[in-house]
Order: sequence, then structure tokens, then C-alpha cells
Amino acid sequence: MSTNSPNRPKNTKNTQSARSTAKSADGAAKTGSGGSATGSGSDARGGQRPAAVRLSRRRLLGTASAAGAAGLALGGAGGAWAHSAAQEEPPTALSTLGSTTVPFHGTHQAGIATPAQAHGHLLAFDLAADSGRKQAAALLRRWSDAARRMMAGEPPRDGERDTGIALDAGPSSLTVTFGFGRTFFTRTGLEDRLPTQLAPLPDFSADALDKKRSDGDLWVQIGADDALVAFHALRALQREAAGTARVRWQMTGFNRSPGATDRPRTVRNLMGQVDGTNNPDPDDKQDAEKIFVPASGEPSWMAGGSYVVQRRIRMLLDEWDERSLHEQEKVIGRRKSDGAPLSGGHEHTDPDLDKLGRDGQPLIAGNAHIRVTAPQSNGGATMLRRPFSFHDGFRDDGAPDAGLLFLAWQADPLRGFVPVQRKLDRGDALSRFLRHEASGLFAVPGGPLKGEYVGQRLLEG
Ligand SMILES: C=CC1=C(C)c2cc3[nH]c(cc4nc(cc5[nH]c(cc1n2)c(C)c5CCC(=O)O)C(CCC(=O)O)=C4C)c(C)c3C=C
Ligand SMILES: [Fe+2]
Repeated sequence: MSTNSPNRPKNTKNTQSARSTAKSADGAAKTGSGGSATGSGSDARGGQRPAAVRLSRRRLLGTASAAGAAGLALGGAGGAWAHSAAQEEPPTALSTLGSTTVPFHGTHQAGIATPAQAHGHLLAFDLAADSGRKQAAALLRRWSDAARRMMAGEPPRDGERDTGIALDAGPSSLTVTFGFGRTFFTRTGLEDRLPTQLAPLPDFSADALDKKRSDGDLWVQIGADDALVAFHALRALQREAAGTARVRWQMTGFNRSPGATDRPRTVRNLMGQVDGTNNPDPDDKQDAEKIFVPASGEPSWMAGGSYVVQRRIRMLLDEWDERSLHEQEKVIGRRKSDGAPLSGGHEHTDPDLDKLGRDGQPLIAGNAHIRVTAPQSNGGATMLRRPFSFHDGFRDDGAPDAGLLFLAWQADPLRGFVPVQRKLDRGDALSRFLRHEASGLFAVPGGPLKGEYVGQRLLEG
């Protein structure tokens, strides 16, 4: 199994510092608001500081807020002073966090192989009763245009008043990813283009799914390293949809912020586990074939695309947090402190599922999560996991309504998520601490070429 993923630090490219040089969907590294990488010495794989970023005049002028923020940090009573100081100080360059862009165009849509951002919104839209193929195509064209512009740090529409939510911020690694649910094809008369891979997911015995928060005609994933940038994109896309499609459900998620750890590290989930270690590497040819539909794949409009399974998985955190460290580690099969497999080594050592302890028992238990989910336990089934954590307040019993917005990307869900979830459903040690509450499966087409909108090959091909 190769090692890079949107949320693992090996080679550092998929971690916090790695975000300073975002990796494009077509493999090109880009920094800076204009999308042009400048300077050298920035190879995020080497864990060095990123290259200097060439900033546009517009971007530089937009950074007075950095000085303002510094002023505010000097003392709450100094608000007025800080404000005027901010206006007088020459603006400084945005930090790499704000200035980093991810390209909109490419073989794959952005937001799949892109390092997972700190803030995310996932939402589904249903087409209005009087919206068909023509209206859907126009919407995808508007959405693509707005996404492309916002990902470059521009307002969503040229010459129109914007909400202003992201006015002072750079693009902050914003990505917007679009997908189609099964019902989209009936609503638009495109049944003959429905991929077989969009067959409904089987029922799993442990499911307690809320239909109102599941499925949908259109799916959108927004990710950014700044919360206002992410919300700005959400609001802009909702406004573009007015009259054509309505939000069916929306979920907000988060990951660790860039720069929060001393060095690049794989992200943790709300159970405290290092999560994302053993992901396939989208840059590895063999792994990529399991994540993306090949250029010659069927249906042809899905070339370069991927299928995403989304599950809202609530964690029973009160029960979990009562377990001893030893028990918790046994449940996963990895050490909690650093994610190393219990068979030994460090985080990126391949787990040895056959290794026995002094008591003659496997060091990685028979029902440990990493044993049950490993490709070798599931006929090679592979998926790229790129989740967001969520916390939606507290339930009536006082328990946190929190967990994982699990997102699994694969070229074919029947050879990725489905067999693994079937096995988990029969019971791994982790399942008793989880509740699957919402579900969706969406076809996410390949990335748009210059001048194209996302889904054009489906809607106009
Ligand atoms: C159907 C697929 C999976 C679901 C659902 C799932 C839920 C889930 N997982 C964790 C925490 C961890 N998972 C880890 C590894 C891991 N999980 C899956 C699949 C599903 N997980 C796979 C394929 C793997 C990799 C297995 C391997 O090859 O080793 C780990 C270990 C670290 C890692 O490799 O990422 C953790 C931790 C939670 C909390 C969760 C639901 C909320
Ligand atoms: Fe898992």
C-alpha cells in the first residue's frame, strides 16, 4: 500500500504545512493568489518552508486586515487605534494559508486529491419541480463559473454586488466539488446515462438513516482553510441555485487547522485517533485507478471522475471516552499516541496482521478496525477516505451530537465502500461506538477543461 493521502503526513504533502503548496488535481503544485508558483525551496515534501508567493496587487491591497488583526491583539481597548493604524500601515503579504489556491481545471475535480481543509460544507440540492435538463445545465454552468472565480480569490460574479463575507481573505485553498445523485437522472430525463455504479447502496443492519438528510439530486462539497471563505462559497452557490434547486440538507465539518501542530501530522478524529494513515495515494498510478474512473471508463462522461459515499456517523463519545487507553487501542489496532500499528514500528509501518504476542494471540485483534477494513481482508477493496469531523451541539440526553462526515472516494463503490461496510456491519470492535445516521452516493464527474463547466459532458454530450 502506498502512502500519501489527503490527510496523511508522509512526505508531508498532505498535511498542514503541505497545504501551503496545494497540489492541483492534475498534479501541478500551485501557490499564490494568481495561481502561479514562484520561487523554490518550497517542496512541501521536504517539509521546508514554502516558496515566496507572488501576490497580486489586488491581493496585497486586501491584506490590511492582517495589520488590523495585529492591532486588535494589542488590546481590546485599542479598537479605534488599531483601526486607524491598520489603515496607515502598508499591507503585508497574506500568509500562505490565505493565499494558497487550488486550480479549478484539471483531469479530476478539486477536493478529492486535495489535502483536506480545515472547514467543510457538504450539501445536497433537489431540482425544483419545473426544472429539467436545460435548467440543470444552466445551473451547473453558473455554479462552475462562480466556483472557478472564488477558487481564484475573485468574487463569484463579475460586476455584481457580492455578499462581502470573504472580502478581506485570500482563496485559502477553497475547493468546490460537484456531484450527481441517482434521482438527478430521472428528474432530467437522462436515465440512459445513469451509471450502474449509482445503484442504491444495500441496506446495512446497523443503519438508522434519516432520509431527509440522505441522498439528493445534486451534491456539493466545499472545503477551505478559512471558515468565512467556506461560508461565502456556500452562500454564493445557494444564491445561484435560487429558482432552479433547493437545499435538501447541509452539514458542516472541520479538520485540524494548518499550523496547529509542531510539524506535519496526520489529522485526528473526535475519538482522538490518528485517522487517515493507510489511505491510497492519488499520485500513485495503481492507487489512482482505484479512486478515479479511467479515461476509457464507462460511462464516458465519468472519465476522470469518482464516486463518493457520504455517511454521517455519530460517535458515542461518552461510552468511548470511558474505555481505557488499552481498550481503545485494541479497538482500532493502532496506538493512540502516534497511530503506530500494535504489531510494531511507527505510524507508516505496514501492520503485520499475523504477528502474535507473548500470549499467542494476534497483536492486532481479530475484530480490530484496521484488520476488518484492510484491503487484504476484503479482496483488495480500496477507497480514499477524506472526511470532516462534525459537532452539531448536544442531544437531549446530554451526549455530544458529534462524529465523522465520512467521505469515501472510489472508481466503483461496489469494489470500495460496499464490501468493507458489509464486513463492518457484521461487527468490528469500533461499530458499537458508532451510529450511521445519513447516507448518500454521488457520481462526481471529471474536472472541467478550460471553458467547460462541470458535468457538461453529461448534460450536453
Ligand atoms: C466502510 C468503510 C469505513 C468506515 C465506515 C469507517 C469508519 C470509521 N473509521 C474510523 C477510524 C479509523 N479508520 C481507520 C482505518 C480504516 N478505515 C477504513 C474504512 C472505514 N472506516 C479503512 C479502509 C481503513 C484503512 C485500513 C487499512 O488498510 O489499514 C483508522 C486507522 C488509521 C488509518 O489508516 O486511517 C482509524 C483510526 C472512524 C472513527 C470511523 C467512523 C466514525
Ligand atoms: Fe475506518
